[in-house]
Amino acid sequence: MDPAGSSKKNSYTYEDAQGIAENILARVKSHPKLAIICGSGLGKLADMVEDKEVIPYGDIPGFPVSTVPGHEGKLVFGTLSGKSVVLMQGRFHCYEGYSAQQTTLPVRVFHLMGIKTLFVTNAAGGINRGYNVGDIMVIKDHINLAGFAGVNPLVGPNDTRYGPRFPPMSRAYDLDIRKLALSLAKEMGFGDFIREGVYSALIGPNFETVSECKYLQVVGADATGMSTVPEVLVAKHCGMRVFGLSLITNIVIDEYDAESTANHEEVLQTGEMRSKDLQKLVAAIIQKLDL
Ligand SMILES: O=P(O)(O)O[C@@H]1C[C@H](O)[C@@H](CO)O1
Ligand SMILES: Nc1nc2[nH]cnc2c(=O)[nH]1
Repeated sequence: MDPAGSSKKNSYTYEDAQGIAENILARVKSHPKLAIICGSGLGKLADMVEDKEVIPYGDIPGFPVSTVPGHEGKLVFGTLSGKSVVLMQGRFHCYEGYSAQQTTLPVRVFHLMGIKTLFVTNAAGGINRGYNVGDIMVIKDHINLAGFAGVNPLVGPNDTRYGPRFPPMSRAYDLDIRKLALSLAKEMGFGDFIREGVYSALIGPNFETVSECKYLQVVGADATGMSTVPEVLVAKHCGMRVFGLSLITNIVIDEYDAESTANHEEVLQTGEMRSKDLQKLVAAIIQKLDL
């Protein structure tokens, strides 16, 4: 099935994104400065939002739709820790058949809606041998493995109204928010399961082979997933402040003869298991943020 109901789209004009941003803003009372993208099974982050205004993706002309279990496909506007926010309950992935530009269209739309800070969350496999299922990893950096294979949303003509042709990507994940998150997590008693590490992204939809997991260990990844990096590239390109959390939903299989296998059900179950802690941590961080 063609996910978006039209052919795969590899580029959007500034005006396309502006039209979508205006359409969305015209339907809601709040005009937030912070957006949160919810990863697989992490849509419950929206439970803590008050005074909700909800727009299903299917009601937004030109917006992609979600096709993956655990991604509801709604924009949720409202108040969280006293601040105006918008959550994406469901993101888009290249493995669904979307181009990198389609998966990141919401980030440009957010920018044009006035969003200055982006929180990205994801479900990820633990690559670091010291990690456990249920750990929450503050993302300190990423490895864009899909980018090594040419999949990058910034490929194509550059519109300087968004940002420069060659954006820097060191310091992609805001240091102050990372420090804040780590110290709040410790204060909240999350010290045993809070981590800080490097997220790597492949395209998926298959989980990694054993040799791929060993490779990711060698190149310095602590966790691996199928999303987030394209969103962060686009957010940094247009000058947003970015913070990211990975929930370690499973530990990758790095033994050739292991009998267990990775599966999406375990990913969703771990999301459910840790959802309250994630909600509390995100709410505490937002409460302390200057937006
Ligand atoms: O959207 P995220 O990155 O949280 O989802 C991960 C990657 C796949 O979509 C899925 C695999 O279980 O979880
Ligand atoms: N690529 C990848 N994505 C995931 N998302 C959740 N778990 C995993 C995993 O083990 N590998």
